Amino acid sequence: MTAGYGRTRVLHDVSITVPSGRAVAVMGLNGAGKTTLLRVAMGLLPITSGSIVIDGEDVTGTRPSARVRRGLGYVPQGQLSFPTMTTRENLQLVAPKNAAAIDQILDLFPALRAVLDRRAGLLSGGQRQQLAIGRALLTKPKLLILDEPTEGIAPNVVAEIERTILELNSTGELGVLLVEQHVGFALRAAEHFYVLESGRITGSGEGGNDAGSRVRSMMAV
Ligand SMILES: Nc1ncnc2c1ncn2[C@@H]1O[C@H](COP(=O)(O)OP(=O)(O)OP(=O)(O)O)[C@@H](O)[C@H]1O
Repeated sequence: MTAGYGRTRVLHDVSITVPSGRAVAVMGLNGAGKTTLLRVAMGLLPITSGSIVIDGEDVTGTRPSARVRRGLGYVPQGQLSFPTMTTRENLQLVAPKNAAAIDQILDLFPALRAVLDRRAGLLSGGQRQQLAIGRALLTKPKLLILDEPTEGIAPNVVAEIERTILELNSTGELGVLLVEQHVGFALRAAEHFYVLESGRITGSGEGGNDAGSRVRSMMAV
């Protein structure tokens, strides 16, 4: 698949696969094209050649809303929620009149219970990230797509988010595709990784204890 902005090509013949229910990480430095890749997967940016396939069905050219219905849940970089709405309102917006589903999310991220009536814009980075992941989970995705979920978040909260995502992934019902610049979280979570450099896949491998050093040597950092 190839994609870019206007005449500028950003992704060159990139091909990645996330087997159903598995966790895959795409590692790359600043500007490698990670966010662009996820936007392409969600249908927020058209591709110029190639195809996007979900569960064997070609969804190239379909709108983001159709991909959400097909099972993609997207957590964009920067934990975007509606800042002037409360935590509760942000969750209700995705699952109106579904208190039970919202309760399940609050069980997954108990820290959100204490800030239900606080405006999202006033939450900490970690709480905002948990809210953003919670909102994506409320769409009942088969594949959760995360854009640098650890960026700007305190290490203890990163550990909590990691534990929750791994727990959900371990049921085999939720696949995970995440992009990261920092290797720790991504490689602990992922069974398979790709290295993206200047819009091209330059390496890939299985996760595992030594994956961090393998990725670092591939990324030359
Ligand atoms: N809206 C846009 N219009 C034009 N070029 C863009 C746009 N968004 C990103 N780019 C360019 O595309 C390339 C890849 O950017 P992208 O944000 O996908 O990288 P990234 O790997 O996610 O980086 P980061 O870690 O900084 O988020 C960069 O050269 C960037 O300048």
